[in-house]
Amino acid sequence: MTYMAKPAASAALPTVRPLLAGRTPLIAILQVDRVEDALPLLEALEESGVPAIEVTLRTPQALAVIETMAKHARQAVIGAGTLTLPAHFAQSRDAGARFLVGPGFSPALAEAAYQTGLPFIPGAVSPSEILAAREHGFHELKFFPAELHGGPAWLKHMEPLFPDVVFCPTGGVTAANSRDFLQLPNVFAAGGVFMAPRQSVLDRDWAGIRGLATTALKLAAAA
Ligand SMILES: O=C(O)C(=O)C[C@H](O)[C@H](O)COP(=O)(O)O
Repeated sequence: MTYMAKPAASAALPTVRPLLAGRTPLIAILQVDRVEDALPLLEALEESGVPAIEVTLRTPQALAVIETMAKHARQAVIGAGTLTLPAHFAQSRDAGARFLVGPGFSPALAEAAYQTGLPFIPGAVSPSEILAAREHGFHELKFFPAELHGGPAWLKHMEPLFPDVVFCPTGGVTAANSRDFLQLPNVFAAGGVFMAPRQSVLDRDWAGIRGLATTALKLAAAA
């Protein structure tokens, strides 16, 4: 039988769950346009108790932002998001990211992920996509955009079919609905821009971001 699968020689990659252990598992997803915002933003999110920060590779400054945050983070784990090209993997690792996230899955991305040795969460929104990712050794998947693809109801349908797969929904997750996701047994984390919206970062509204993140974590912890 010759199907493309996890290269036999590769050891299983580490997973993201241990990085979140004991914390309320919300991931702040960021789009940062200025490197000089990295430190005050990190400080606001860490003070709020955010356990993980995903800096999306959507701005030219993203890798420099990851580098700055990764050097200074004390309580939050810094990862990279929007990985859609194999080259993004080594770039993110070299910048100091400790976990990697992508909106989708492909065998080429899987191979690049194995070469970094870092946890990678690829995206899936259908049983076939879950199968493809799982066949390559990925059991922590991103469910994106969660709101558009059925939200908690979709996750409930997947659970009996894939008891060995857990999800991080993003895309339409908010402070108000995060607990609907986090209560599900096949959800290990939830993420979104709601704790640090791009405009708040552009406005350097660190107090506002601190407030949003603190409230979000409080609501999520009630899950
Ligand atoms: O960049 C990626 O790889 C993504 O998949 C995008 C993020 O997960 C969403 O931007 C989060 O969704 P919102 O919080 O509704 O904006």
